[in-house]
Amino acid sequence: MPMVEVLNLEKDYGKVKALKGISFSVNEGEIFGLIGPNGAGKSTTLKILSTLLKPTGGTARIAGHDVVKEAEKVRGLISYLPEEAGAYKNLTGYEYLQFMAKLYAKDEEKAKKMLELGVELSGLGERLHDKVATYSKGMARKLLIARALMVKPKLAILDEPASGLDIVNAYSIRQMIRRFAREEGVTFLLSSHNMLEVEYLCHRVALINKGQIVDVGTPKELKDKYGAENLEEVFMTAVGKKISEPIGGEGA
Ligand SMILES: Nc1ncnc2c1ncn2[C@@H]1O[C@H](COP(=O)(O)OP(=O)(O)OP(=O)(O)O)[C@@H](O)[C@H]1O
Repeated sequence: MPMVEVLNLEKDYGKVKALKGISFSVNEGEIFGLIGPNGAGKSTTLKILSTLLKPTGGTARIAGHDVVKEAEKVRGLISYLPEEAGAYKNLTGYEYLQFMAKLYAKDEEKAKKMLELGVELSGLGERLHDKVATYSKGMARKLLIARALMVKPKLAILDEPASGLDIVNAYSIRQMIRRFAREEGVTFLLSSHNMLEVEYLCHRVALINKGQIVDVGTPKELKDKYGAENLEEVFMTAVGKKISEPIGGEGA
């Protein structure tokens, strides 16, 4: 059974058709990237899979559970990092992780272990004892990624995980994602518009444009298929061939 199964998923925001019937699946243990330009429908897809938004058509399942009909069950399996995530700014980073560990863990011992892992993953050292309000964008991002991973979800849904991070921090986040996929068996579904980064990180990718999946495959398969040197070239060729309108979301 796939970890994620999306079938003919549609989402209309009033007149805007953000998703026009997309289908893809993600296998257990896979790092899967949803890539596409601004407004393509990436965040909408991830929000539906995280049970925060209801689709207007089609279905989506996580480990066999319907994201609408079995939303509670799905929430117990996933961790979701939104694109624009605010932490509790008046807490210190440490207090924030502690609060979340207590919320998620079943007992004190597990909460302690979770917190230790969160502290390590954040890489924030002494700054963890400063208020979140004083953090840079990148530091806040690292704190939130640590929070998402310390609970060791079955599926981590990360919207633009490296957004706002410098190359050193983006690199360490990618290493962390790989390590969690390999050692903890966590499945990752992430979005990015940084195609080169995704190429380096993901086992398979889906190219999304204007609410439609243009192609799916391993970076190598796609590069071979389009005779391209990198995913950026793949994307431009795939989109140019299949869609004659300008690249981007509805109205872009
Ligand atoms: N709450 C909303 N109300 C109306 N339209 C929306 C809403 N949220 C998203 N949209 C529209 O849906 C389309 C897809 O948006 P979405 O945020 O899913 O794209 P994205 O691929 O995540 O883009 P980005 O890379 O810029 O974050 C866009 O045309 C956007 O304007």
